[in-house]
Order: sequence, then structure tokens, then C-alpha cells
Amino acid sequence: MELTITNLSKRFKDKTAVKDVSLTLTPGVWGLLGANGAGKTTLMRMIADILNPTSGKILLDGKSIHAMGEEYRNLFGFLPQDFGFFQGFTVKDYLEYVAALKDVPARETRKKIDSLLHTLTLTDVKNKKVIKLSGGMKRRVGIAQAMLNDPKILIMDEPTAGLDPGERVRFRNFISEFSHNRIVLISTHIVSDIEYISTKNAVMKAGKILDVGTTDELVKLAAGKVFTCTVPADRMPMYEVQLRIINQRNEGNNQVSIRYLADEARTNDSVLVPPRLEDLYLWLFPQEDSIKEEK
Ligand SMILES: Nc1ncnc2c1ncn2[C@@H]1O[C@H](COP(=O)(O)OP(=O)(O)OP(=O)(O)O)[C@@H](O)[C@H]1O
Repeated sequence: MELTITNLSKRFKDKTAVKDVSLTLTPGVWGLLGANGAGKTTLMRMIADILNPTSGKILLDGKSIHAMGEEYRNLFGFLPQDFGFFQGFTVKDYLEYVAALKDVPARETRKKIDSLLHTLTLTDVKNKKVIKLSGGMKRRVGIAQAMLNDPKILIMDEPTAGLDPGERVRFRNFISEFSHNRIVLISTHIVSDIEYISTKNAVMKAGKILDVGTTDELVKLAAGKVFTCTVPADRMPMYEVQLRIINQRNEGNNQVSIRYLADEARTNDSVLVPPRLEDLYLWLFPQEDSIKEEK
């Protein structure tokens, strides 16, 4: 199975959100990384065939997904970023409704819903109205609806937003198992959610794909740029201005250990450390890039 995206662009009036993107997705978990406004949602909505590209094409095993229509939708599951519909339904009624829309055979519906409710730890709230659920629970209901038809292609826009750390771990394990022989594309700002489960990652910036590779391949881009050192706590305000600090930990004794990004060591005791995907993300997307928007 191969989903081939070729020279895909989307222009909204004065803004090109996706610029000439080419990418071939094969089975496995794909992480889609990018700062706010990079074009991830727009790309995902075109792959979901709910937004028409301005130019370019998307083929599944050589066939246009748009021309495949229902055949494609039956293979496909989508968790949109804004998922606010049918809040007056109970969780169970809502999932039954989506199952009917997706033509899930009636005899399989109950078993499928029960199994997803169990996996996503939603069984206890199945008779509650969606509107009464917490943000994390709503997100899990969204994940359940995307998976009802056992999709071969699963696209999830920020699936881990609002999940607590335990739920995030369960989500990662569940998706890892699920992705066997399926294409799963996940966009997230929480890099650690895909770092260890993604087969490959695509990095998007200002509407373009900057790079594609395994986590190990991509982190090499930040090799030689990540350092750790210990500094006196009272000098932190100065270091906060001078260094791009990734994280810091209070060591007591008026000492703070910091991890920072730089082209070369900036203190005498700095030690070069192997980069992680989060370091690369921060290297590629410094704060101002998520605010500054390119036309
Ligand atoms: N319907 C629209 N009309 C006009 N501009 C749009 C529309 N949808 C998206 N854009 C613009 O296209 C750009 C890319 O948006 P998109 O939502 O795809 O980014 P993103 O990477 O998903 O960001 P985020 O992480 O914040 O969701 C942004 O500048 C956005 O303002």
C-alpha cells in the first residue's frame, strides 16, 4: 500500500498554506512535525479528501483518492483537530451513529465499539453525554470514532492534545500495535509522543516539507549542537537571554543544570550530548518561527 502525494499545493486567497509537497507514505507510523501554521492541518485535510488541492494529486496505489470516493472513505479514518460535533449524544450513541455512517456492518458494531471503549478506557463513561466529558476524554472519543471502520489509513491531527501522561503512554503503545500493515499519520507538537513510535517523520515548515527520515536520521541534523552544563542559579537570567535553553533542572546548592542549543560550547564545562528529536524540533523551529508567518 502506498499513498503518493505529488506536487500538492493549497492556496487560500492571499496565503499558500501548502507549497508543492511531494511525499510517499508507506505502512508504519508517520510523524508530521511542524510549528503552528506550518501547513500540517491543511495537508491532512487534503489527504482526508475534505479539502480540494489547488494543484497536485494524491494517489492510493496509483488511483486518485478523490475518484475512489466511498471506496477510499471505507479504508480511511480521520481525527480532525477541532472535534466539536454531536456533543449532545452519549458516547455510545455517538459511536453507533458514526459506525452507521461508515457502513460498519451492524453485527460488528457493538463488538467493535466495546473493544475501542475498553482500549481507550472509556467504558465507564459510555452513557455520558460527550459535552460533559473532559478534554482528554473527548479526544479519546475522537480517536475511537476514527478507528471504528478498522481503517487502513489513519490520519490524526494532534491526537494527544489534552491527554494526561498515562493516557499518552497507552495511546503510543496502542498505535504502535495498530500500525502494522497500515499507514498512520500523526501530527503533534509533543515530539516525545512520536519520537519512539514513528517509523518515519516528515518535517514541515512554511508549507513545505523540509526533510523526511527516521528519528535517528533526522536527529543527526542537530548533531554537534546540543550541550549540557551546570551554572549558578543566580546567573540564570543572563543565560536565559544568551542561550537557547531546551530545559533546566534545579540541582540544589544554588546550581542549575541546563541543556542548550548552540553552534559551539558556550561555557567551560559544557559537554556535547547526543541530540533527541525535541532538540531538532527546537533547532528548526525557534519561537519566532511559530509567530512569524510567511506569505
Ligand atoms: N481556510 C483558510 N483560509 C485562509 N487561511 C488558512 C485557512 N486554513 C489555514 N490557513 C492558513 O494556512 C496556514 C497553515 O495552516 P494550518 O492550519 O494548515 O497549519 P498547522 O501546521 O496545522 O498549524 P497548527 O499547528 O496551528 O494547527 C496558516 O497560516 C493558516 O492561517
